[in-house]
Amino acid sequence: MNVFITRVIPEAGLQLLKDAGLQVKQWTEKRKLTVDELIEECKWADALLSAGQQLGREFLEASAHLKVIALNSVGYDNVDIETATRLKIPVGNTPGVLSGATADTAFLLMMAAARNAFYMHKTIIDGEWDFFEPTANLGKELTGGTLGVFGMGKIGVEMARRCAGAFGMKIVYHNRNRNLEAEQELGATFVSFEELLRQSDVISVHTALTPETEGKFDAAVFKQMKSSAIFVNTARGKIHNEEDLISALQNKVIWGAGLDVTNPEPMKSDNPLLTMPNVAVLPHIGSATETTRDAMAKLAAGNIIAGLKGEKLPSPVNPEIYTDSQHN
Ligand SMILES: NC(=O)C1=CN([C@@H]2O[C@H](COP(=O)(O)OP(=O)(O)OC[C@H]3O[C@@H](n4cnc5c(N)ncnc54)[C@H](O)[C@@H]3O)[C@@H](O)[C@H]2O)C=CC1
Ligand SMILES: O=C(O)C(=O)CO
Repeated sequence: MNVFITRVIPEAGLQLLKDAGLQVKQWTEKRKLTVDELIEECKWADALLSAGQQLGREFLEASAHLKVIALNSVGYDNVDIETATRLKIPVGNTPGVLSGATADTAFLLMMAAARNAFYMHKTIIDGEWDFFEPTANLGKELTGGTLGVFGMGKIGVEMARRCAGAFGMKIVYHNRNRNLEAEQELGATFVSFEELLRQSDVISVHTALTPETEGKFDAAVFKQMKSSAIFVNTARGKIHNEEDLISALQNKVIWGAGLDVTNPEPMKSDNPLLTMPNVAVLPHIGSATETTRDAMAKLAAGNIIAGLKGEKLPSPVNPEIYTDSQHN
């Protein structure tokens, strides 16, 4: 059977597919496929392993023969899951294995924003490091401050662990449901969204992108945050309104920001956020460590292999397609 892969993936995942006797074709061009190209490539395939490709209704309906789609990500906001489910195509993702690495990135961005780190780095490159200035380049200390986690799921918990452990930060969170384990382990307190904005010195976003969270952090929300607060987003760029964020930073409505995700991606190189001292931006590298990317590729390969055997995926996004008892 044949597997089409939309990007080059780590050898660890590729080997699993080959060991299972599957024919594999990887897209090696440094650009995404168009919908038509993807439809064409998938005519040959029984399974698709997709990294960062938009999988909309047109593609899915033209590729209804696929026995499984495995995403090389935990986020599945770029896939029309409703259509995949209607067509009975199982979709798998990669939860858990990337939580630590992504939380590391959130922590890094929080620190970099708090200490103007990326901007300071650039001043050295620009030859502006001249003398020790006691009143210049001052950042914020986070020890003893309050971290507000929006979305206390797997990555949110890892971020809270780092902040509670490293800086003794108090943890407040807002989530769909209470996370009793996080409350017990970290002394985290569940608060309303408004209270999260009011209390937090740092707000770190860790929800999925959904119709509910899209555009959630806008001008009105930034206004409710502390003027000394740092906004961190490693989830999805569409969860904040970028124009409103720029304006909130320029007008000192909030103090700083750390972003691994932007809207659009890639961010244009003349974006004003890139020249603000208290802002740190990374090009969506949240899960980008060798260990984590290997684990993601292995999990994605596991989803493909199970799907091609007609078995329930190790990590299914739409388990509701399995209605018969054989998969229970
Ligand atoms: N920057 C990067 O490279 C990466 C980004 N991500 C993003 O991080 C997101 C979170 O990943 P996980 O922690 O694994 O997911 P998760 O499902 O474990 O956690 C998400 C949490 O958000 C909560 N939530 C969802 N909608 C909400 C709402 N409207 N209000 C309040 N809480 C809400 C859920 O109840 C859940 O507890 C992914 O969906 C993905 O978009 C994930 C990995 C890497
Ligand atoms: O897994 C995801 O959702 C990412 O954004 C990349 O790891």
